[in-house]
Amino acid sequence: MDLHAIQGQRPATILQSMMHYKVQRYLSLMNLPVNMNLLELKYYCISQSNQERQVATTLYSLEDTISRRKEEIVTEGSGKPSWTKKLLLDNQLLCSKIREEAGELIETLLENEDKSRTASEMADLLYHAMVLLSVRDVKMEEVLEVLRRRFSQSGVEEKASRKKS
Ligand SMILES: N=c1c2ncn([C@@H]3O[C@H](COP(=O)(O)OP(=O)(O)OP(=O)(O)O)[C@@H](O)[C@H]3O)c2ncn1[C@@H]1O[C@H](COP(=O)(O)O)[C@@H](O)[C@H]1O
Repeated sequence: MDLHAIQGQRPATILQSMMHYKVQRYLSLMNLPVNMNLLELKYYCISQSNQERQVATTLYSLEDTISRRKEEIVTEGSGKPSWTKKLLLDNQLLCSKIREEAGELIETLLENEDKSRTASEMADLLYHAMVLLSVRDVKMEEVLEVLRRRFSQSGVEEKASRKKS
């Protein structure tokens, strides 16, 4: 902010300049267009938080379904057929499916397959990996927490710091 420019200005004008400066800084930090007006910014924030809520709801509902299947194994035995139960009961099968799904995801890149195939293979891998989390009693929130902690550090910096210690 140019301090010379505000010298001799009325407090209200200075406050307005400061607000404008803060909004511009926020927009540039968020990589948003600097000419975005406040109404557009408001709708952007609302749609972002809806999207975040949808991501969390999807992951947590799937986690919930998997843990219900785990409980069903105890309460109902084999009960009604379920792929999740099969995986929960057989570590070999689970590990081989995770490897297979990771391989299929990689193939979509190497073979330059349709984007929808990449999304579908990633969904398969994510689901199977989440069953492994359940077997290990690791909550999705613990994984997300690890990712959030890494936000402040680049992967290259993190690797370099590991080599020093
Ligand atoms: N998200 C999934 C999910 N993704 C994949 N799969 C199953 O994983 C299995 C293996 O997937 P593949 O694509 O490898 O199937 P495949 O038959 O080996 O096919 P190929 O690739 O070999 O041709 C299939 O039976 C899929 O249906 C899933 N099974 C279950 N879920 C979720 O878990 C919930 C509970 O499912 P059940 O435990 O089966 O009731 C479901 O409602 C879903 O929300």
